[in-house]
Amino acid sequence: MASILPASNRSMRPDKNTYERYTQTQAQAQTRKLKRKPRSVWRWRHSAERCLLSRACGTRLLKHTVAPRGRIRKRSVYVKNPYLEGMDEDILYHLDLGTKTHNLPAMFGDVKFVCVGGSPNRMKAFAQFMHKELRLEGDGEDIEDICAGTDRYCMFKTGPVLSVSHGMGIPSISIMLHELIKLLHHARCCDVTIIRIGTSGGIGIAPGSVVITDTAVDSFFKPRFEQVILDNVVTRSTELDKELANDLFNCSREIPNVPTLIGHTMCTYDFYEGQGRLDGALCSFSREKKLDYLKRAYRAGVRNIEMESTVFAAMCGLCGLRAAVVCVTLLDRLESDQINLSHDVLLEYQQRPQLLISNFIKKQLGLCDQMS
Ligand SMILES: O=P(O)(O)O[C@H]1O[C@H](CO)[C@@H](O)[C@H]1O
Ligand SMILES: O=c1cc[nH]c(=O)[nH]1
Repeated sequence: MASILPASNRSMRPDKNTYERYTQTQAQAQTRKLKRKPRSVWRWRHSAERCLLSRACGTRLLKHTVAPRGRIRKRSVYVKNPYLEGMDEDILYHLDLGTKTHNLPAMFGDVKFVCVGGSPNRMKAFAQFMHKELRLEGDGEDIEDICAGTDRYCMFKTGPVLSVSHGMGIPSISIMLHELIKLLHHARCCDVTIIRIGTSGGIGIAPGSVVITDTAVDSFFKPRFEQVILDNVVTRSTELDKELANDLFNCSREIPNVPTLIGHTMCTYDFYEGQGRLDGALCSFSREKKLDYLKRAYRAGVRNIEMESTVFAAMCGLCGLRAAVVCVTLLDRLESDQINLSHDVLLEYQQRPQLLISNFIKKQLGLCDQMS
């Protein structure tokens, strides 16, 4: 995997102030560009974190692509909505944030990694874990939920890493992504990598395996996301970043005792009948039909099933975010439908994608050698 550090820097001791200067100038420039002074400014308590991170990191945070003639080309977060430009204010209602009430560039301008997952507790635990892994100031136990004003989603920030919950299913993650992507856009973030860290049902693989998605497919095993817009069905591509998936897979080789593979992930609209389960309140098919369906899915390359990956891939792809889906499997659906893992095992399984992603982020930040 390519390091984000320039080759000449990799073996050197990090420059203490480079990242600090970089982020401060970036935040100042972004703040100046804000048209109006925000009414209330979120208490930005991350300057100390930035300091510590910069000490450990000492360089630019991300892997820029080099444009012809040696210019550095940054990858912006795009919104594809001509109406947004003309809006005086944008209220991100479900996140309890807004362009007039919050200084979004100052709060989020340095975000480089966004990790999302269904459960608020998991995303809080991930933020606390990243806090420790990045060796930021304090123990991270008192980390604040930036979206505490709403109980729809939660959001935590640790250095350049944002951890956000999205609830269950396509409609829930879709609403969160609309507002998150606008947030990254208003904050003028660039070169952002977004990763869904979730749980799933495996097909033909051992429970506890981690699946890195190469392609998200729908219930017909097709790489597409169909969205009803007005009264039309609009089909969008569910391509994910192949290079990122491979980088993550290479990173996983360094983590012992966690079987990890790359495969297709099937995204459904339901946990029970929609995933061929026989144990829902309704079941309209036989055991044989269920197994036939899951085996056909396996032959089509599907290795796990969850409920958000297609819309996640479609929206992130359209908006210029490098995106990946990394889910642990809780059971083998060819064997059973019920999830009967003990609390401890469930917790340990859920930590597997987190461990992989934290290693990946540390590598991207050039922190691994200095910290391990
Ligand atoms: O583990 P998370 O991220 O919640 O995702 C999976 O778990 C939920 C079902 O239990 C669905 O949302 C599915 O996609
Ligand atoms: O079987 C499973 C397990 C977790 N999440 C799902 O969507 N399905």
